[in-house]
Amino acid sequence: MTDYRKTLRAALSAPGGGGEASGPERTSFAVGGTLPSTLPGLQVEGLGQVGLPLAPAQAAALMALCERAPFGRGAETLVDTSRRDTWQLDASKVELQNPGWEDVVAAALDRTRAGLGLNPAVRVEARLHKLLLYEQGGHFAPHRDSEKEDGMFGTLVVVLPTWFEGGALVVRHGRRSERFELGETSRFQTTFAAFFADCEHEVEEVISGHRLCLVYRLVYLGEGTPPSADRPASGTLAAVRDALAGWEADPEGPEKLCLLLEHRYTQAGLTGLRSLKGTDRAAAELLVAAARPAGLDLHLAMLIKKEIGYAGVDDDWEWGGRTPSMDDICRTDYTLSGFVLLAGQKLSVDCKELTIEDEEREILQDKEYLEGLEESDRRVECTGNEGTDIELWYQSAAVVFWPASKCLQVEAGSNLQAAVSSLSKLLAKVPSACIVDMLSNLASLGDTRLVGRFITEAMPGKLAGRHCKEVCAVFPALCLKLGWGPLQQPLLALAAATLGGQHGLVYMADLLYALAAAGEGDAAAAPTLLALGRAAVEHMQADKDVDRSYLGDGDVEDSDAVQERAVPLLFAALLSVPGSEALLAELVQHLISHPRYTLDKVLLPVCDEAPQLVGKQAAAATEPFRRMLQHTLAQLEARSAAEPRAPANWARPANLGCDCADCAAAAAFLQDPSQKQQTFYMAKRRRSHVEYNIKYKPEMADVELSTDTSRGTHGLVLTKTHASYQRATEQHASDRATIARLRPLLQGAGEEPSGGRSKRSRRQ
Ligand SMILES: O=C(O)CCC(=O)C(=O)O
Ligand SMILES: [Fe+2]
Repeated sequence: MTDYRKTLRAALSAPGGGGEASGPERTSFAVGGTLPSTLPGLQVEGLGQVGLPLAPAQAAALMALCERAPFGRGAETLVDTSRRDTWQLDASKVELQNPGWEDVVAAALDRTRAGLGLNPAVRVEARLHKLLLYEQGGHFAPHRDSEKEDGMFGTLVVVLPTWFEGGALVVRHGRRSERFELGETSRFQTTFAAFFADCEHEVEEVISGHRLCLVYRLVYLGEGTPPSADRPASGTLAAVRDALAGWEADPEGPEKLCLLLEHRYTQAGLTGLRSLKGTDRAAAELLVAAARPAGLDLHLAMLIKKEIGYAGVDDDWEWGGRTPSMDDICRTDYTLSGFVLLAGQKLSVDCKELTIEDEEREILQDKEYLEGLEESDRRVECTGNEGTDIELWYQSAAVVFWPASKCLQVEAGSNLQAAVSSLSKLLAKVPSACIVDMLSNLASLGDTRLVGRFITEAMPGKLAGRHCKEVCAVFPALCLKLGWGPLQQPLLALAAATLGGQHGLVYMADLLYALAAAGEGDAAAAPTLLALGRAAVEHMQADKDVDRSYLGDGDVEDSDAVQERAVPLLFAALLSVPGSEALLAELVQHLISHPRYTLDKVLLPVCDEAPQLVGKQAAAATEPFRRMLQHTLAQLEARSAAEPRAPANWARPANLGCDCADCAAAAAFLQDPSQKQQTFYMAKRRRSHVEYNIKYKPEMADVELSTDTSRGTHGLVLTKTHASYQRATEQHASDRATIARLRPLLQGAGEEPSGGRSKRSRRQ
């Protein structure tokens, strides 16, 4: 056993028995209950023996010896009966003569130790401080006890048998409070309550009778800081945290750990921390406290131990009567179910059960403890000639926990389905490379349904809003390995989820292209590819295209880039799929009837790139591609019909869209057929104004702007050029060249198919 397990076991397990059969409820900041009915043998200086239960006459005599208990406020100590109405007697005036009383205090101390979750190894002592007497109306307002000596960490109140009503002690810690109705049994019983000094507490008004109690200081005799409500087990919290860290760092360590609870609980009764009793609660609270910084997922659960056995017909085992011997048991299973979250992250909805693979490592208690579990049910079935099946059930509530970092392993260890679900939650944060690994690993398991769920449920979350080329590239191999058919639905679900998002169309086009390349020549691939293609085309037809959905107004460049990239790839992919003509025809129709698919950015690239997979000849033999070519060629012809002509003079378009004097002067210059250059000297603000009205207008492309800084006042220099004519000439030449390149395709003179194929490498 590794050290961290030992530490955890010591810190979390209950301290040894102590003969408190029906122990009272205990918490980690306050504890209380009934004590053995031994009397203390109370002797008071000046009064002698005090009989218990206290008789009214003796109560009066005792009170006469007492002083009013003061109430501390800041550094002062004063009597203020509105805050504290109690009579007190110093310990020096009190003697407890019954030697057996020590055992009573020791019992109270044991239970205090357990209830407050103190480390059993640490010595604590109860030292008598005062005797208190409350008469009717007596009370003590909420306060905290001051440290009356070094090491004092709490208070133990022992209420002696004397009848009273009211006078409950209420102890609070944070938002929690515990109420001890010590009066209920006060006529004949001795009761106690103990709490940490840092807990606020009060004594409610005594309604009638006398409340007589001994107040003890609880003193810590160990080293270091004394325990407090916030450090329930004196150094144990730190030890638990260290142990948890050690466990998390141990690559060989178990994925989860279970602490079996001491008390018996039903599944329905296991509702949370408050449903736990005594030390169980202390242990769970300690873990919850440790969970916060450590990142621990913590649940309550029911552990079922199932022994499965078989007695053959030859064995003369009499079923139904005795418990089958261990010889009959051939398998023992441990499962956990009915999880109730205490801290950290919930198990995924699918994960209803976890299996304990190795109880010796995963359960903190030892083997004997497990063997000592009480049988909770049995199933014995005689299967006639074949013998007898035996199933014995044992159950125990448990705290199950694991470092948050191991959550996935825990779920995956027991239930792959569940792991997939919880993965989707995490996936958005995981680098793409991990997803690729994950997919490949799932694929190597050969579980197609699982891969399908991963793609359907987990991937969209990952892909939403971004395009991951690496992730895209993993699918072809997946389809080749697991078959196209089973992956069709998951891929369609992925398409539906991604198409709506940013770059969705680019992603789909890339995906389809990669898939088409892998499925080339495989008839089984066609239905999947066509279905995906249809999803993409319908998305375009529905005009939900990326540009409007995510780009701000006017940010057209980006949208073009998306189309430029996506459409040719989509086209190329579909072109290679047998039976895609109808779909392609729809795509072509869509492209040529929407002006936003421009000649240069979409139509031409489509014509150029579409034959990538099938080669130019094959492409040109496809009707939709021919139509695309024809349309594109027609547009090219129209654009290049007229030879560009050089401007006859220096007159240029001159609409600046402003009629201020400066713009008017600039316009006059622009219209002037004879003047090539002019400089306008004026203040910067005016120069900028004119500059702005020229610079961003496409029709002013033939005006160059510069600044003359050679004089005191700078000048805006406007120079007319032939830039647009030059550009038009270049465009014209390029259009003619393109026509010359594309036209032969229509006439059936494409290049070799292999030439087309070799281009594929460009995209991969
Ligand atoms: O009387 C009690 O139960 C508690 C008394 C108390 O809080 C004190 O003496 O500080
Ligand atoms: Fe107090």
